[in-house]
Amino acid sequence: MAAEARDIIQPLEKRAVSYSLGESPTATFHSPVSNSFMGSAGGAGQAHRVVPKLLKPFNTEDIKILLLENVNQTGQDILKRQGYQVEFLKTSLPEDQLIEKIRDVHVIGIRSKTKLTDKVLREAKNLLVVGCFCIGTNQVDLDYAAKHGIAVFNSPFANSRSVAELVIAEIIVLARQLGDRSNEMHRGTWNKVSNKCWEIRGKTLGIVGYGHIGSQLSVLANAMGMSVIYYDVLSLMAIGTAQQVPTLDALLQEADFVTLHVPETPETKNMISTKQFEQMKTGSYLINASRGTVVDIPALIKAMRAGKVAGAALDVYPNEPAANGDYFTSELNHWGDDLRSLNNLILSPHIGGSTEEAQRAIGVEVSDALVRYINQGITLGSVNLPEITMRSLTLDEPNHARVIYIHRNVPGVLRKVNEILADHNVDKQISDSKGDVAYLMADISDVKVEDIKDIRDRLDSLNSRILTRVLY
Ligand SMILES: NC(=O)C1=CN([C@@H]2O[C@H](COP(=O)(O)OP(=O)(O)OC[C@H]3O[C@@H](n4cnc5c(N)ncnc54)[C@H](O)[C@@H]3O)[C@@H](O)[C@H]2O)C=CC1
Ligand SMILES: O=C(O)C(=O)COP(=O)(O)O
Repeated sequence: MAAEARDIIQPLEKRAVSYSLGESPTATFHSPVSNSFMGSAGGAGQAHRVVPKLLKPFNTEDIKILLLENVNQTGQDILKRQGYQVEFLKTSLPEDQLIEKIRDVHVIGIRSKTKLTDKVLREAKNLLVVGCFCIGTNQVDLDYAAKHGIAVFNSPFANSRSVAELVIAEIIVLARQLGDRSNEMHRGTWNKVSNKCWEIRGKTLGIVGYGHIGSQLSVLANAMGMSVIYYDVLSLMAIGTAQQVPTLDALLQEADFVTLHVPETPETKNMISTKQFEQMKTGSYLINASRGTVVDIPALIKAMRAGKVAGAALDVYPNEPAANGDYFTSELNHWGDDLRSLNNLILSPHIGGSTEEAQRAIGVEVSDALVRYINQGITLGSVNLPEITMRSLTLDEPNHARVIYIHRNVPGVLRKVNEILADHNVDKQISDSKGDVAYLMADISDVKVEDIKDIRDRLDSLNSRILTRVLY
């Protein structure tokens, strides 16, 4: 990937047009994250505040952003306020169209549907950064991205509560066969039954994956009188009266309701299959709002037909349609029609995180992270690069530049970089590594126009270079 193509800089003499938020004495921010990052004057929670004049490292109008999958308006607004060119699409794109579009952009914003594989990223010659406006990042080849200097950000917990609340609703709906009763009434049938309808009080909820969502759910389930057990690969602090169990089998044997909250990884693929259904109590329930690949769906259909599993709720599927209105059935998922014929099975279209609250919060959090990265090179919250943060450069600091050097994590790089920077005053320098990739950020002063190109060219000529950016 050509580093030059992504090295967006303006000559120093263009600084007059390079002011950022200081053009107006009062700028509006919605996020406390932004506020503290900008070193602003007001206290947290204030909508309007005076911010110091910041240097913008380039003409922000040059930055092209593609937002897919109906990213929330809050996120779009933050990006547009920076002056970036923002193209917004409601849906994801088929691979060929995605490849065509991604060639041109510096930033792409996606949700859980868009697959950024190595094949797609290879074409993304200008791409600086990916924003996943969701929790999961399994849809992005994070390793390929890091090794090619593309930062990836997500929103690690802004929709956790929404998912947990949906699961609580599903537990009660399954226990009372409410979906079936409602469907019958819609068809004009009155069918008043209590057979195999239960209270959830005193029942055991088994949570697989006790992270942000699993632990939030644990609190809610406890409050509703359920006992909670959980299984996780990590040893994690129990909340309330929950208890960790040592194996997945132990959880399956004891739980009345099993709910899955693990990420999509090679280890979690078909984590719940024939053997696991055999371990579950007869008449128990399964809920999957994690990723479609975690449950072996033909095995679930068998277990439900055999009466082993009394009900299930699925929010996620191995293949999900690209857009609202698309048909959900056999073409995408060959078992789609079988699923639809089962009783007490709730099917929802991947809406676990789809609430107004969650989508707004995600929009702000991810867009703020993108702005910080694009304008200042700050990687705080990145899921694939080392997390580096430094204060913002301001107009009170003329002849300063910020050097960002993403490089292979091999011995001797710092010595060579510092030889290149040696003619200038290095005000501050931070470097950190994550696996094979390292990220160095240095603020230097006494920089002249002609120095910038020289610094960049010399850094680019090092063998270790993945990507060089010089911001000023
Ligand atoms: N349906 C929806 O709309 C949404 C779905 N999700 C999905 O839910 C998943 C979980 O989300 P969070 O709780 O925020 O993630 P998290 O990262 O906070 O927690 C995941 C937990 O799973 C554990 N884990 C990982 N591999 C495991 C394994 N093989 N066996 C047992 N435990 C394992 C981890 O140690 C961690 O504690 C996300 O990765 C995403 O795929 C997230 C948000 C919305
Ligand atoms: O946050 C996640 O990981 C989710 O699964 C929600 O994805 P979505 O934003 O609805 O495509």
